[in-house]
Amino acid sequence: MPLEIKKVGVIGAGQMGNGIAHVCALAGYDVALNDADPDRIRSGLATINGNMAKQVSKGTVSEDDRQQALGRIAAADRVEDLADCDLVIESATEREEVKRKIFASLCPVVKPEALLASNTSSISITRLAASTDRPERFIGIHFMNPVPLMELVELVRGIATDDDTFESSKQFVTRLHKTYAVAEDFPAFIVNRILLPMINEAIYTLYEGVGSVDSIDRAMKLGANHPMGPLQLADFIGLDTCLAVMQVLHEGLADSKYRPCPLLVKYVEAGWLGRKTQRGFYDYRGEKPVPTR
Ligand SMILES: CC(=O)CC(=O)SCCNC(=O)CCNC(=O)[C@H](O)C(C)(C)COP(=O)(O)OP(=O)(O)OC[C@H]1O[C@@H](n2cnc3c(N)ncnc32)[C@H](O)[C@@H]1OP(=O)(O)O
Ligand SMILES: NC(=O)C1=CN([C@@H]2O[C@H](COP(=O)(O)OP(=O)(O)OC[C@H]3O[C@@H](n4cnc5c(N)ncnc54)[C@H](OP(=O)(O)O)[C@@H]3O)[C@@H](O)[C@H]2O)C=CC1
Repeated sequence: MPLEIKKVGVIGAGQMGNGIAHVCALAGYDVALNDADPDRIRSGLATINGNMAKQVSKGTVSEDDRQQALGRIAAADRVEDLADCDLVIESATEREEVKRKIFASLCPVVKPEALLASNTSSISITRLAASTDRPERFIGIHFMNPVPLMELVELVRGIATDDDTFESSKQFVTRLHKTYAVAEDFPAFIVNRILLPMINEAIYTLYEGVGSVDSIDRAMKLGANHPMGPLQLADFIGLDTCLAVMQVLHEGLADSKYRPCPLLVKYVEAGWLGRKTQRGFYDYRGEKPVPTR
């Protein structure tokens, strides 16, 4: 029987984690938001508050629903505070060892029937599941950024994921008013298998001097009708995450066409990770974003 989900735990209160908590609370789930850094939980809660206020001012959410949703989200300073969750979605930094450590500390505290999920952009669900005590109740639930605005969620079954877990996850995504696409468990699944090589190619285009940041983004926005230029989108996703996904593709598929662009590596090494650090292919510290090349 599929599990009835009432309370959702979210680990990682960064841009994705706060978005996931946001849509879960609006859909009526109780939410516990955890992060390694308690200050991140507070800033995540403030971001959710602000993003819901935007929705109220646009008329897509009522003030009453906003207040109720905010009341459903609790800060979980310790992993132990997730003990009574029916589903825990891990959305921490895109590094396999970080995620494995999180699941190692989570498994002993959550009830045995609880479902575990990862919002990973690229890492093997089968491998993450195998590091837990319940591979059959483990699944990839991959949201898109920005979570409150994007309709798609990828569902990724690991080799051991059972039918009840898959069914519960489908019901969960549907209750969030999102649409799912089912992806097989191969590096970066569907969206990022296609999107990230395009972004990486845009960075090569910059690296080889074919165009400036401005020209590349303008070309793809106006020439291919993309809502954001690829470099603007890379900054939006986070250059650390973009590099991590390209590394998973490169290693997992052993094909040189996925080689991360050295310029992407350089930006990450500089700590210029995009919007979240105020600098990436654009500098966001002034009034308007200014290209950094
Ligand atoms: C890396 C991975 O693993 C997978 C991924 O997620 S890949 C990334 C996938 N995402 C994309 O490709 C996004 C591409 N960009 C877009 O689709 C669009 O630019 C967008 C949806 C982000 C914004 O669309 P837009 O038409 O430019 O709308 P825009 O007017 O900027 O924003 C709409 C409103 O939503 C608001 N908004 C933005 N983020 C928000 C959020 N998180 N919550 C609530 N509201 C939000 C904006 O503030 C704006 O409100 P105002 O009009 O009052 O300012
Ligand atoms: N950015 C995107 O567009 C998308 C990202 N994803 C995936 O979502 C996940 C999160 O990405 P995103 O939100 O962008 O990243 P962020 O960097 O915004 O957030 C990650 C958060 O996880 C925290 N964290 C790190 N280690 C731990 C830990 N051990 N326990 C709890 N929290 C921890 C980080 O804290 P600190 O900063 O202190 O290290 C940070 O607050 C990644 O797996 C990413 O691939 C999926 C879809 C889209």
